[in-house]
Amino acid sequence: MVLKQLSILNYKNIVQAEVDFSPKINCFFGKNGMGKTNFMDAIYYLSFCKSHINTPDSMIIRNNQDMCVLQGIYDYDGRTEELFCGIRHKQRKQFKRNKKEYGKLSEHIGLLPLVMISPADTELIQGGSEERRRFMDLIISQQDKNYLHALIQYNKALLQRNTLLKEQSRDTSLFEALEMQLAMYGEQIFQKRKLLVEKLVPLFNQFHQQICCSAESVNLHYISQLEETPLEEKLRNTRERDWVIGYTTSGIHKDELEMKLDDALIRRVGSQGQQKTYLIALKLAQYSLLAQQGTTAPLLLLDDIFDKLDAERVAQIIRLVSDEQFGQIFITDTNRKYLDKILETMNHDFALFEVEQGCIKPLKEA
Ligand SMILES: Nc1ncnc2c1ncn2[C@@H]1O[C@H](COP(=O)(O)OP(=O)(O)OP(=O)(O)O)[C@@H](O)[C@H]1O
Repeated sequence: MVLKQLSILNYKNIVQAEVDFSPKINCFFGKNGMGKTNFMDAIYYLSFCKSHINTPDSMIIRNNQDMCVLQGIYDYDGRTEELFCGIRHKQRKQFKRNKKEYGKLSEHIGLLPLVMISPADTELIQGGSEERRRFMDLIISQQDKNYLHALIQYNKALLQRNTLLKEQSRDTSLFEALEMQLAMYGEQIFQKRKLLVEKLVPLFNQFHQQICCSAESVNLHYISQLEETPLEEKLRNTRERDWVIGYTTSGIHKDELEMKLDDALIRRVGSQGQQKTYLIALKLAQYSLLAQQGTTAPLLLLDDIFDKLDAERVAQIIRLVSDEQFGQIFITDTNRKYLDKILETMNHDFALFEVEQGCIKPLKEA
């Protein structure tokens, strides 16, 4: 899949833009705070109906403006897809595919597969376990509508059980009914997360090795209480303890995706460059999996990823992503010279843009 053209009106600091892209490599350079990330975020928005960093819609509209519009024209392996998104303050956002408005935004998720690697991803390593569960959920739900449904139902039942616990309820039949629900949906989620990590691990190891040439040994491990005991039994056994504590202590909401460098957690022992390498390998594995399971090559957005990496690792990453298996790529950096160097080394079709005060200026068009 290729994003051929993107039109923007009032997206964060971008006043207006109409940009045609190269089907392979698109580079954007500009000083800090000029709008490079905002531009990438606009592309992300059209795939996920939300901002990459979860900015509320009210803050996406450019300051002092009433509305923001995004329009993307995609070549979906020969078929044209036109996406329109209109956001107004205090109104339901409009999201249209080929001029037809979606009933539910969830119908759109997965249509335009995309992987973005950005500085915000450090949260995946540094943040709490909910960040890593969200990472797994995002990948699976792009491919599997039933997963999102199971997740919503699980969270509903969890909220209800936690309310009962807070109210110090002793209504056994209610607890049993909710635990049955939690077990049913929890088991589905557990199996799908487990399968995802099984598929991700070999890809992750391969990319990691390619980037750092075997200089480091890394691990990715899915940890769940459901591995040991079926959830319904576990919930029954911990009901008394949960009643004292006031919330549900067992379930897939306690799952962890453990990330290790040698035998220690990478967030504790990894240098910034090692953590970045880990994240990039993980995200490229996500890309590869999405590409294998889907019907089209996802878009790859690399926002300011080269900072803190040594020249060898940067060269390896560039070599990797210019490979055929990666489709259309968008790269940002603060340094033009740096991007020129990248472009010199490849014999692909590319476009180069300068981003200045929210304006996107083409310097070399595809
Ligand atoms: N709703 C908004 N209206 C106007 N400007 C906004 C809005 N939201 C964010 N901005 C501005 O966008 C700018 C940040 O742009 P962005 O994050 O895209 O920069 P960047 O070019 O990626 O910079 P860096 O190289 O530092 O990462 C900030 O100056 C911020 O004030």
